[in-house]
Amino acid sequence: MVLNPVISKLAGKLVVLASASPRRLEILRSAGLRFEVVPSWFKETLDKGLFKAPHEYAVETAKQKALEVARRMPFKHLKTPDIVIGADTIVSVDGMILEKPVDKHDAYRMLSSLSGKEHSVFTGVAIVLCHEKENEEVDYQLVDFYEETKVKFADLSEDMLWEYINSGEPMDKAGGYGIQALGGMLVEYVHGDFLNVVGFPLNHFCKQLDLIYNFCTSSLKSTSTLPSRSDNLPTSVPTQLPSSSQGLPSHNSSVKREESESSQTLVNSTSKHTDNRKVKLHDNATLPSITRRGQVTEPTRGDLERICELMDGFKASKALFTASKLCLFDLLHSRPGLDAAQVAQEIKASEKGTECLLEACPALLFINADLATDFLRSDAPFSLHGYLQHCNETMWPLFSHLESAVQEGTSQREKKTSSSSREGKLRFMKAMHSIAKITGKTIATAFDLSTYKSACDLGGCTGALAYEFAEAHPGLSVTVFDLPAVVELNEFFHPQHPDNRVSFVAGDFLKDELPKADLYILARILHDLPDEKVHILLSKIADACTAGCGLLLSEIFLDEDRRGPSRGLLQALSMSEGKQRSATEYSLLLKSHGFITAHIRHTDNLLDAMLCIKA
Ligand SMILES: C[S@@+](CC[C@H](N)C(=O)[O-])C[C@H]1O[C@@H](n2cnc3c(N)ncnc32)[C@H](O)[C@@H]1O
Repeated sequence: MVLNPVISKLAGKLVVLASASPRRLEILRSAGLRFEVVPSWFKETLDKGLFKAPHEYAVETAKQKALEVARRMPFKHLKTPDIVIGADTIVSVDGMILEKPVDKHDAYRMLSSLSGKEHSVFTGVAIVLCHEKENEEVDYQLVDFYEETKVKFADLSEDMLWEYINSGEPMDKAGGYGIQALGGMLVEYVHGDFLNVVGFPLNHFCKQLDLIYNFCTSSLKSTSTLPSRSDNLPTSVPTQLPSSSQGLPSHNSSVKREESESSQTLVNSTSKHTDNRKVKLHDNATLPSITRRGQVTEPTRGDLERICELMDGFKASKALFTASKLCLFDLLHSRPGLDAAQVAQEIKASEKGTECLLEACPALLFINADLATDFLRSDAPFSLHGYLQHCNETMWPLFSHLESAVQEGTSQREKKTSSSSREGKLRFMKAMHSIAKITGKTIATAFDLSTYKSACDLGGCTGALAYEFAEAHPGLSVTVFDLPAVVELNEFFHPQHPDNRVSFVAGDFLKDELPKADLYILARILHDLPDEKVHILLSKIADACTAGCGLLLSEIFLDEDRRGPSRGLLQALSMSEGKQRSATEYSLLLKSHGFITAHIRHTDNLLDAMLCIKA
């Protein structure tokens, strides 16, 4: 196997990873693979009892994840990937099923069952190759395989077990350990591919790519009718490519799911991180390369489609904003079946313009789909209407100055129309509210917060996040602290049955005394502030905290190599004073104010989160 030629075969192809696991991302990116991340919506509910061996279960889950994305993308993303990669990691021990620990005692039960014993880690991998046919049908070919690694835990003393449990690391991980972090200290030996235990068997994957692209593409299993979700039982697994996986032993032990896919733990970052960061930030070699290294070749249809999609992206955005502003989604939802002329009459627009909008706006292709119903209607529980209006009224003019902002390095915000009016404030609040409603529950439930009794959401805006925290944590009272002009408008956003554990206090978090709390929340605040204000705010929080107090940060965490996610990178273009950071950068920043990072959670729900503890 020669690695680079295999990876380079994928250059110019739309490769998609159907997983949000940051570790898988890291492993594949380090190998030089360029890909998009589209987390699978496949619900991992396969009946484990139906599988003869644990690896079959992992492979089937990986396959369903990859197929779900391959099936969804042409419709929801309006593009057909060339390759979709799915993966699923499971652990099998002594026929026991270990789930995610529900509390410290459960973690103790699991870890003590692993103590002094060998267990197997299996990763099932599925590679779906998609070929668009002339009649626009898609032909799918599937390759799957698995890798097994044996891991032996040392005999764990009670002290060691409890110290590890008290570090908090086991709590969000099935089986209760992460080999790439503190959990590595529990491991006596690893037989096999270490990266497989981390989450992705890179070596085996490259061998399979080599097989696919250099030897036996024609012998791949091919089907233009994708298996449906109900086809996911082992009996329906299609014949696989002859692969090296067939020589691997299978075990009849029970399985447990590795549920910590989207979480990682960073413990007490050391100066090593600081050094890495300096190198990273100043070393041009780490910047993404956009220069072609090989020979110029004919562009493929896929290449041109992707470039056109980018060129036309602004038209699609504006069409979506316009449709949203004209409340088209509300109308089409409440009165389905109207023709263009009737729609035009209802929205008081020209017939020709309405017809064009209905035909052209790619988003409108979804008018009958759940997507429009769930997110685009103005009265939907998770409506993005407020955010779309903010994009239209504020972000759109702001981005029209991008060229001069890049040339001059000046703030674009100075050039946008003022949003200091009441109307502008309400619009901004609606935008914040809509995102907070969508992401709030994920953030509120990202960590075990049962030890905290009072929280203060600094810059908590409409209180949308605070209500999610109150709902998720029955013992928690939450104070929303925001500027007076914002607090006085919060009545527009009260839920139907407001929880009286949520209260609002007006003030300036850079100047005024902060409300007392044992947990402070900073959601979407730091990225927008210049460094000096970040330090003022963090110093004030640190002063208000006693040892053990928590600081929960929620932001988009950039990938450590700053190559994604694109939402974070694009948002940075509109930020005049602040900056986007990776999880490690946030962690180091908070550490400089005495906060030790206990948990980091990368979510696939718009914002990520980090829980830090005051030392
Ligand atoms: C980007 S919004 C984030 C809102 C909310 N945390 C969320 O994630 O939905 C920033 C919030 O910080 C508030 N804010 C900005 N500067 C502030 C200050 N000096 N004191 C208090 N709040 C402030 C703004 O009014 C706004 O509500």
